[in-house]
Amino acid sequence: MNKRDVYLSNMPLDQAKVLWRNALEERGFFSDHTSEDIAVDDSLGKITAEPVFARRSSPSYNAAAMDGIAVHFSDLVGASEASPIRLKKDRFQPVNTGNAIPENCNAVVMIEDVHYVSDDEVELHTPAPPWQHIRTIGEDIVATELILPEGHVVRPIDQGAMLATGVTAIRVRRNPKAHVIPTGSELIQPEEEPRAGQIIEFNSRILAGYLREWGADASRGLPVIDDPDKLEKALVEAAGKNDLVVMNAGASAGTRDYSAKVLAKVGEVIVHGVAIKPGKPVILAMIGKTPVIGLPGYPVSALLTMRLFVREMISQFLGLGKPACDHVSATLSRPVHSAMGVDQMVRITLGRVGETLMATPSGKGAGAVMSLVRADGLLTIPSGKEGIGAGEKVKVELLRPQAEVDATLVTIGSHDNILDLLANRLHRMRPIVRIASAHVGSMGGIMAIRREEAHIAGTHLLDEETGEYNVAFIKRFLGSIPLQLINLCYREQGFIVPRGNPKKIKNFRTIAENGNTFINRQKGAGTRLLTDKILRDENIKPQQIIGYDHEEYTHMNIGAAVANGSVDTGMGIRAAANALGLDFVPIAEERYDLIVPAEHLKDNKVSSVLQLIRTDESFKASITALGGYNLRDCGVVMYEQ
Ligand SMILES: Nc1nc2c(c(=O)[nH]1)N[C@H]1C(S)=C(S)[C@@H](COP(=O)(O)OP(=O)(O)OC[C@H]3O[C@@H](n4cnc5c(N)ncnc54)[C@H](O)[C@@H]3O)O[C@H]1N2
Ligand code: MOO
Repeated sequence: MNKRDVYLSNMPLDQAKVLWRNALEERGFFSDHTSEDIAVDDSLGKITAEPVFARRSSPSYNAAAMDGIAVHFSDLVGASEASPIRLKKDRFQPVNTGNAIPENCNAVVMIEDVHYVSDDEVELHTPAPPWQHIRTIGEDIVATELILPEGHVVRPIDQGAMLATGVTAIRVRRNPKAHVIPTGSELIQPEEEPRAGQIIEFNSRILAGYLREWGADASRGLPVIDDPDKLEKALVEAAGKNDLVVMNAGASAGTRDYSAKVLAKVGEVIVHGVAIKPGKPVILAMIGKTPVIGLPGYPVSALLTMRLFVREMISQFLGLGKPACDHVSATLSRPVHSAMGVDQMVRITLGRVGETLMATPSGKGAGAVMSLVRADGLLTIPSGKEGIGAGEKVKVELLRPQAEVDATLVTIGSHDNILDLLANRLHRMRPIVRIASAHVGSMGGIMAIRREEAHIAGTHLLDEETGEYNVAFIKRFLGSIPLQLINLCYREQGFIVPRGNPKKIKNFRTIAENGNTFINRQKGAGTRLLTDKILRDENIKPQQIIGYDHEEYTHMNIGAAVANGSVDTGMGIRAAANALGLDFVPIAEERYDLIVPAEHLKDNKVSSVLQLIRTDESFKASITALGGYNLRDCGVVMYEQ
């Protein structure tokens, strides 16, 4: 096979959808499927293929609805406190709830209203209307009545209704059988230890999971290596046994990307390459009557593309029409750019701060699984637009329930490992509440408070003139906003170094002199300010530090760069070094505070956080265990305006 003549088109999404739909219709994908008979006991979540009618009435006999006595209503006409009526044994019969009503009775009097004069005689003080406290035949369902229409998703209550009327088996639509084939010679199983160039195979799990959620009976195959013959064999076999096949990776134009070629050999490629981002290299193909979707390898691309092309296929196979999705209107917090001519799907986190629902892009990389773990929704920028500006209203497709979105506490600013612990504790304390945090550095947090985008901002900015933390910056940038500055912790800042400090890093002077490689924090980060202050104090120029311009956004990312050996050191907090099993050379203690606008102090999510940091001793113990923290002022208001 010629290696590099893969042709990738750039077909507009609408056109690709039409071609795909036509191909599916031509091959009877939506109409040829069979149904199956199953026990009602096994029918939960299945879709009825035919209407279900009651076999028997329910109740099937006239039944007492209360404990008491069965009577004939005409015997009690005129009964009152003043002129009670007495009935002898032959005119009443004791009944319990559910008992059949005896012949010639037509009302029940509750036991509470029955006065026994003797074992054989009762006295009654009120009349009984006909059929009082009797569940008559068919009160609930009459035989032959429609219980469920065709195309109905069976719920537990529906199962009860069917069984109540003697229906024990029903005909349901068969779920489509879907098979996921992960491909790539670099793939290993999650239990294995990856070497450089090896990748843990997790996409098939994501894909099969969502296929099941959407209504397919999904199975997964073992990874197939990049060998056209092996791919061909796996594809043909899967296509023969399933209603649809999802193949993952090898979709684009690399030297070992064989998917499209193999599909063209054993079937027909309908579309290869769609003007969408992510997901451009997607392949829509047929092997005989079986649709095969070749998804790009990157997990985010794979899932979002599958949502776009496969979700609706399954829903329509099951006769359910287009899948329902909820949208909200939100305000975009920062501009998003998009290429003209491309439909772009943007992952969004949502947060209700005050009255406004803010939408913030949650990350970009097609390999960044966490960006989708964090995402609350998706924003599609249509192909005719070059982007959307900050402050514009956008329509966001929800990926989680709106109640959860509304209960999200938004923290933006400097990252500290305590925030992760806090998020976990808060969620445990109040399961509906989540913390969404964006780590954009201290200045980023201050600006987010100014733009009313965050409930809380974590900050540690040292003012060189006063030597005090945070207050000068608040006065300068947030002067007009009533707020409290609440201390979270003091923490040790220093050099994060590999175990044993092999390069004997002591201070910036030795780093400069020994030519050690350094990784910096981004401008506006409190740690960056501290770095720059120390360099000035020690009269060292940035150019003397190798890697000064190489920036990362969190302490943990600095730690990760040291841990994987790409740099000798970087500045960060001790907790980050500890978390990654690295060593630490302390150089300063700094104050880390939370800025909380006065209007959010009343918000119960915020007050839960304050209650946690002020009163929960076990929470404080878990912080101390991280190392490098001092909680002497934790929860104390350091400044107020
Ligand atoms: N010259 C071009 N290069 C690329 C193009 C292009 O149009 N021209 N498209 C880019 C785009 S967009 C994407 S998306 C990727 C998709 O490439 P492939 O579908 O060929 O995927 P692979 O290269 O085989 O894999 C990429 C990447 O995905 C991860 N992966 C794959 N399978 C799994 C799995 N089962 N579990 C977890 N992760 C998986 C892995 O990180 C791979 O490295 O191509 C661009 N290149
Ligand atoms: O557009 Mo590719 O599908 O993710 O990066």
